[in-house]
Amino acid sequence: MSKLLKDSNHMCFACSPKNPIGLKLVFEHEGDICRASFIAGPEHQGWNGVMHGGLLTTILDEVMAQWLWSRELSAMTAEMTTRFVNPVPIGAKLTIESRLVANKRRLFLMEADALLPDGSVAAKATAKFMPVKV
Ligand SMILES: CCCCCCCCCCCCCC(=O)SCCNC(=O)CCNC(=O)[C@H](O)C(C)(C)COP(=O)(O)OP(=O)(O)OC[C@H]1O[C@@H](n2cnc3c(N)ncnc32)[C@H](O)[C@@H]1OP(=O)(O)O
Repeated sequence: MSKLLKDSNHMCFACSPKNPIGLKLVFEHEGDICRASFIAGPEHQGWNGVMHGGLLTTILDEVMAQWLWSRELSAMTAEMTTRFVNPVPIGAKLTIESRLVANKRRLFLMEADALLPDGSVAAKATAKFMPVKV
């Protein structure tokens, strides 16, 4: 087992339950999907009443990374694009889902969607992840 896996002081901003200012995301896996949910509070806004896009990108990134991590694939984000489709209101429950699109040589091509409570798309991301030794 890797040192990182055993590290109980892991302080990932997005997923560690120990990070006092972290997002404390929790993940579930269903078939080929990794899923998390998040409700932005007033401290997470950019424009008044709207979740900050950088934070939304962080969550999309994390849910893609966790898809790989849950399969014991340690990989870092090498490139990522986010399309912000609709604003995310503060207090709305977001569902974020990721999946693998392709594995080309050393690159894992991933995609993720952030969905609003009515099922409409708030944001879509694509990313390339590259394996790293941990
Ligand atoms: C206890 C609980 C623990 C929980 C843990 C939770 C874990 C999850 C946490 C999740 C946290 C959230 C996630 C985060 O926040 S991850 C943090 C953000 N990401 C990083 O910090 C990554 C920084 N970058 C690097 O470290 C390196 O550049 C990497 C590792 C990515 C590659 O450096 P490496 O030295 O390995 O490779 P290379 O540069 O020799 O290139 C090799 C080949 O690849 C090609 N290439 C490179 N880039 C790209 C690209 N973008 N598109 C297409 N191709 C690309 C390149 O041309 C070359 O091709 P060729 O010339 O061979 O043909």
